[in-house]
Amino acid sequence: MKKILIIDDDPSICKILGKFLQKSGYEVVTALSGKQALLLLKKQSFHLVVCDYNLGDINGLEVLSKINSLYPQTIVIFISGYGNIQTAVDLVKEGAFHFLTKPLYPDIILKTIEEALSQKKPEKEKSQSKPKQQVNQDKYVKGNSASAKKLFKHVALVAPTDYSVIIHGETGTGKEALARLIHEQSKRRSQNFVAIDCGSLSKELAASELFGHMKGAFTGALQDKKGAFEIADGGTIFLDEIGNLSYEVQMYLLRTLQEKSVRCIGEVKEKVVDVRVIAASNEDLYEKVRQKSFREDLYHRLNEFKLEVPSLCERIDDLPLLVNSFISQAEVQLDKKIKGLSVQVKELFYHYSWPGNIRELQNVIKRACLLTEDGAQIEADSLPLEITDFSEMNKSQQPVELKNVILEAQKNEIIRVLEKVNYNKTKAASLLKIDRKTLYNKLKEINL
Ligand SMILES: Nc1ncnc2c1ncn2[C@@H]1O[C@H](COP(=O)(O)OP(=O)(O)OP(=O)(O)O)[C@@H](O)[C@H]1O
Repeated sequence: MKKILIIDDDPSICKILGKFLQKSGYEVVTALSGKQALLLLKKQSFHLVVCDYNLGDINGLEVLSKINSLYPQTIVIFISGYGNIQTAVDLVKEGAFHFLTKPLYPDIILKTIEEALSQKKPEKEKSQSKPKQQVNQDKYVKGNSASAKKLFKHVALVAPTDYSVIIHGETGTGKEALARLIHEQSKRRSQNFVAIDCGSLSKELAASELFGHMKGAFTGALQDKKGAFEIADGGTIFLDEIGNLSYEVQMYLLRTLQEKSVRCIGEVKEKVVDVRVIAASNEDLYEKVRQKSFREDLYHRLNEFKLEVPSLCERIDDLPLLVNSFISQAEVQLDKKIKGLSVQVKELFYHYSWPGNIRELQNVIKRACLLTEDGAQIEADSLPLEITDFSEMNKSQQPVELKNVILEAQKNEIIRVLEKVNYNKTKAASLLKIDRKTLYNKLKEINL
């Protein structure tokens, strides 16, 4: 019989849910506090734990990390009266199976438990741990093009230092992937790499995400939250689309970088942090400084070194390496063999403009591999229309040699006049204001 531990500081939930699960065929133990649960967990193991996130004494994340270290195979489902998406995301990242909001519906909780017990425990997301970084580096393509070589020469120089770096490049050129590579090549590699997408954070959320908050600091701050700077302590923080931060948050950020300490929202004390910052933008940050939407002092603080990531078209010589790498990845994911690109597809790839850069190439290959039969070659009919249409459009707009344009115009006019004068060459030459000999030469030149 599978053993379930229910942890909730509400006795009625423990009682009702416990009875229901017992009737459904499970052995149930209940705990009314986090501390009581930890004592129970020290003595016995459970197949599954249903845990209220807001326990009176310790918070759900602490319980989860304890379970993860004591019994990595135990599945944890969280329940909470507050449907906070960020909390749910954080818990799932830490390895929780699911996050259910109260009120609890018996059929839903039973279905979730059955589903959870029928599969293996989801692995804790390793985005900040070493194994994923190594996998990432395995798949990373440096390239041999002149622009890639120049970029990686600079990366090799700056990575081992503690310099702040600004990475500038079009969307999808691999700015975040490059920031991870810099972290992996630095002495901070065994510590956390924390990536924050400043472009998707609201003004209110940004400060709390970056610097953390204390319980009750503002409406909705239901528990203490560590900020990205604290999580990245000793490691690297990657601030993507930094140009989107509000002026006020830019000011906090500058202070954090200058003082090398962080103050949570609602906290009086500062905490010393040692974090390297890598910021990225696909806009020209200095232009934003000129337009007064980005603080000049912060810009100079971040700009200890700047890397320009080339667009895919600027490093088109790396296309075969990137394509091979993405095909290999798709082969593993789809469990099939792909025999590379047909000649036509290669042509199309070299002529396309790749506005979405490496990300677009990666997606195009993924899609094409899915559409291609096992053992076959990728053909043009498995490419998206924007690539095949782009080539058609370009063909019709191919520049024509100027002398041919002139010849074509002369040919048309000579034919028109000859038809008008019933192919009398003397009359035609006179109307065209050329002598007969010139007309004969022209007729020869235009194959008439
Ligand atoms: N050199 C590379 N080798 C292999 N894959 C790469 C490389 N560069 C980027 N990628 C892949 O391309 C995709 C886009 O990369 P990434 O997210 O780093 O781009 P970005 O410039 O940060 O994008 P955005 O501007 O939209 O934030 C990712 O899936 C990444 O793994």
